[in-house]
Amino acid sequence: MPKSILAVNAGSSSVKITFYTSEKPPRAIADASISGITAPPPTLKYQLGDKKHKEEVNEKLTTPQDAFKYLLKRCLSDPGLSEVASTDDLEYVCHRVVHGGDHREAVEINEETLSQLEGLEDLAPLHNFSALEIVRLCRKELPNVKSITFFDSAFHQTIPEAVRTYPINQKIAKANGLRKYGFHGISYSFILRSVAQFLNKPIDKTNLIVMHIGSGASICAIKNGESVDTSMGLTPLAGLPGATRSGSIDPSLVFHYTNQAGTLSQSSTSEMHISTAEEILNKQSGWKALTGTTDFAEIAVPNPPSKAHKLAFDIFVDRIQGYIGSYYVKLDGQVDGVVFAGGIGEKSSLLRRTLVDKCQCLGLAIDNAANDKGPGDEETVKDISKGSGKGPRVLVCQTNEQFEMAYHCVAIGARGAGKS
Ligand SMILES: Nc1ncnc2c1ncn2[C@@H]1O[C@H](COP(=O)(O)OP(=O)(O)O)[C@@H](O)[C@H]1O
Ligand SMILES: CC(=O)OP(=O)(O)O
Ligand SMILES: [Mg+2]
Repeated sequence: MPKSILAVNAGSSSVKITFYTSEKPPRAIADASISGITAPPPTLKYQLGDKKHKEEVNEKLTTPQDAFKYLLKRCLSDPGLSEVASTDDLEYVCHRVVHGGDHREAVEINEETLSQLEGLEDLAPLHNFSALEIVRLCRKELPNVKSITFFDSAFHQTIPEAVRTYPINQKIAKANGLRKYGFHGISYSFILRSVAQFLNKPIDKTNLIVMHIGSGASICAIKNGESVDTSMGLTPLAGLPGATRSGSIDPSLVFHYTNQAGTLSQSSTSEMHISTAEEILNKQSGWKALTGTTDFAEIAVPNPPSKAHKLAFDIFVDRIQGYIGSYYVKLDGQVDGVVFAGGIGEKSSLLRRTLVDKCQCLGLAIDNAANDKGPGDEETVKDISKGSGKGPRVLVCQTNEQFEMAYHCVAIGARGAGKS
């Protein structure tokens, strides 16, 4: 029997793993996730075939590494998962790594590539450290399984120089790799292919404004199938606010917030250095700071429980509206679709309706019944637009970063691993 592929997606609040066959396209065999790592108790979701299961986890899982170990043990001990009875049945583990520096393609992990990626850890300590911890764990515990890393930043390598360059001393910028990288690119790549197929357009003629909005949120302008701008920057902090992130603020603000901005924060370890400024803006801001919850489902409700919840919702709408306007102009008004994706984009009909109402001047219009219903389980892309069909289509896409990695992994496997 051909061996299977395991895809691992360590996000800011969750770890999702999916086992796939190595067919073209790959077929999901089992899917498991732990969410609520930042807001315990953690919740396990497990799906094998049609059987779905959800439970609270009693063990303490405070890091993505703990969550990954728990998930792997849990899946491999399930007698129902006959295709993957042990790690010997796996050929590849695909890892989502948020920051890939200048990498344009996926990379097979060996001593040399791992140490090169470790050199990037300081650029995105909050994201890359956990992902690389899982890579290191897999190398130790699954030595015969090849690890391939896929980068969120790779999709955005097409962003033009004037968009990716910060107006600072260019010698220092080049020496320290200080530029806009952009993230959520594995997701944007899945969404672009799925939406182009849905619209029956060649990818290289497809123009979209795509929102990937979950615990971390970003938006991307895609012109002729390539990213031309995105809201995140050097790190995933820039742009839209998120569950615990401020998004873009005046950079001077943090020095007025605390006089400890440059010191190492308490969550730093000997291997991972996080400044107090990064800690405040990445982990102690966003919805959590405004309302006390990191769950946008408690904020995006018709009658918000407090003024602070309403304010958090209005801030998010305002920032997204600003980007939609800006990207519409950057795309010369030639926009095939405005796409909602990510946990919030896929599930919050209220956010979608509010935003589309605010963007009416661009010709966006929504069908309320289709919007309220949202996409069905098996529906990757759903059209929720209404009207003459003159303005851009309004679409919801159920993104799937694990599938995207497995899809490319099958192609890499076919042409020989390591030649990516
Ligand atoms: N019905 C809902 N309405 C609004 N937001 C929701 C709803 N369900 C889930 N969410 C939001 O989606 C987030 C998870 O999105 P996801 O993209 O999976 O996150 P991650 O950044 O961890 O990958 C949750 O934290 C929650 O805020
Ligand atoms: C890049 C990023 O913010 O990822 P996530 O939304 O999964 O935390
Ligand atoms: Mg995510």
